[in-house]
Amino acid sequence: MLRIAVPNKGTLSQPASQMLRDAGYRQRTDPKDLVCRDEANHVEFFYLRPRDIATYVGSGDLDLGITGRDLLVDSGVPASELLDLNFGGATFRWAAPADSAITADQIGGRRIATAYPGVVERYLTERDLKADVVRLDGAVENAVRLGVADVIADVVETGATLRQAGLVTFGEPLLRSSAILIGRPSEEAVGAAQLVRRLQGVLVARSYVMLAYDVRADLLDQATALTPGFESPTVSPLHREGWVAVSAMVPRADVHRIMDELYELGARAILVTDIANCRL
Ligand SMILES: Nc1ncnc2c1ncn2[C@@H]1O[C@H](COP(=O)(O)OP(=O)(O)OP(=O)(O)O)[C@@H](O)[C@H]1O
Ligand SMILES: O=P(O)(O)OC[C@H]1O[C@H](OP(=O)(O)OP(=O)(O)O)[C@H](O)[C@@H]1O
Ligand SMILES: [Mg+2]
Repeated sequence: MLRIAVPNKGTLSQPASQMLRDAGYRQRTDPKDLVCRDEANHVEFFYLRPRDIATYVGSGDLDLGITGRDLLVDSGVPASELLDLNFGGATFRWAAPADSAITADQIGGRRIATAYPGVVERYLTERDLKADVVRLDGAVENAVRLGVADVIADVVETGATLRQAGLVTFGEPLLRSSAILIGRPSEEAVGAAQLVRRLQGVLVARSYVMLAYDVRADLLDQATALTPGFESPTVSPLHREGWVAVSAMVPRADVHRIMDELYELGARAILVTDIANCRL
């Protein structure tokens, strides 16, 4: 049985389980359950704190896990990123009081509060800087106000928490994070390839739609330039002389612009359909 770690609580928990459900796996129905066996797929899911997931995968006690890239980097364990799952996006950034005027090249020698000391130490080591890293568990935004640090380094999603604490970001993000699937480097667990393929299918189904339309055959080249598809668009003859039907996958984010442009060109009966799942 493949043993997979899934976040039990926090920002990543619900979307991680939803993605696994969309990929055809059984997930717990009671949020208090800590294990869920999916006999049909020969997989067992363990619900753990996202911060601990890298530890279990790094030690080889679990085969695969879903966690945040920032948490993997912070842990420093020998596990590697197998797939970006495209949710739980956030940046990891420096922040200081709005009136402090500190810049990223003045970080050396400061007191830095963070719940991610591994990420901060990596940044400092890469630049040969020394600083006093104050490790906190959370609510790091309070650290400057309470006098234990000069700056903080923390997860920023909307920026609302920083604003409320009177802090502003400075410098480039230390890293850009999102939820990722992790595994042991150079050691493919049995069944891991199928899980990766299934998750890739979900990712594609979420970011593409099927677009179908009718167009005059003499406009086909211009129309298919707008909808080149993944491999190549499907073109079928229509009963009506001189017209063809086209279907192609298009990026969900572009579909309204592409429909407008197709309509302008003379295409009609333009239909959009969601893709439930796929293997490409
Ligand atoms: N708005 C957000 N707040 C916190 N973490 C976020 C956010 N958006 C994405 N993440 C990611 O979620 C992971 C943190 O997970 P964690 O379970 O600690 O979440 P949490 O919401 O901070 O939970 P808790 O506060 O209960 O510990 C990190 O990988 C982080 O980058
Ligand atoms: O940019 P935002 O959208 O405001 O989100 C980022 C904030 O959310 C998280 O805190 P959380 O609520 O998890 O509390 P914690 O600090 O106790 O973990 C994170 O640590 C930041 O403080
Ligand atoms: Mg948190």
